[in-house]
Amino acid sequence: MIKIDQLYKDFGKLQVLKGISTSIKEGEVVAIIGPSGSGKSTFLRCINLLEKPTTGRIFINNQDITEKKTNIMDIRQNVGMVFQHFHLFPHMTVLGNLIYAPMKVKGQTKQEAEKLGLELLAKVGLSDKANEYPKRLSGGQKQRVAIARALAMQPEVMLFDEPTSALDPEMVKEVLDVMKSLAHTGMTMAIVTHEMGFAREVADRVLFLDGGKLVEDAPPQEFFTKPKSGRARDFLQKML
Ligand SMILES: Nc1ncnc2c1ncn2[C@@H]1O[C@H](COP(=O)(O)OP(=O)(O)OP(=O)(O)O)[C@@H](O)[C@H]1O
Repeated sequence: MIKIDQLYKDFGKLQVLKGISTSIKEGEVVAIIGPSGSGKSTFLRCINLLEKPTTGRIFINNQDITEKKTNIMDIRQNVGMVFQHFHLFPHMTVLGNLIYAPMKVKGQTKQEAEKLGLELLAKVGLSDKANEYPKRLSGGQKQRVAIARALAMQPEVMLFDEPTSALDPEMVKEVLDVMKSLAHTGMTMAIVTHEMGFAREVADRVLFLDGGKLVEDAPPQEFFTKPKSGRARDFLQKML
């Protein structure tokens, strides 16, 4: 369970998050949507401390991760992240990408890490690419490797920051399909996305951010059919 309490984030004079409070239940799938610059990525990045909140508290399983004594590496192990631009290690094979952190951070043996790595590659439909280097993969394949790499740490929470935004249109579906297959399997997922169809179909809840504030927090059937705020109505009119 993630609890976010009065989260503020400033970059110098720019106030980006302005007092966001919400909670995400274990196993819940939450889509974070909103206009460009509304603070979605910053909000997501605060959840694994890629950005340090200016004020406010974030609890993961009742542990306040904003406390000084928090070990950031512990948080990153438990909270996986997938970025828009993949960030694969270019000099490692696909399987090498998957086994690196489990061996280095979790102390798994190469054999253990490879076994799990190969299972995860099968799960994302890339068993035949284990020994390939990232530069020989398509964007969609790279992103599926990035998802498998994050899963290899066996996190309880997965954060996705616009995972399909950098992809050619024909590759979007293959990545969304993998994400769909992960949803509602017990893992908590928070996804910043411009894919309204995905948010509508897969998410349990939609968080709509505007100007650094959480303007709506509702199940998709409610948000997409009866948005309460004018801002959300305007946004949906442009997006749908
Ligand atoms: N590291 C940073 N330093 C300074 N300003 C930043 C930093 N990261 C984000 N910002 C600013 O914070 C604001 C919110 O950015 P953020 O990326 O969180 O928005 P977003 O809703 O995810 O936007 P988009 O949909 O365009 O990706 C923007 O004005 C952005 O320029």
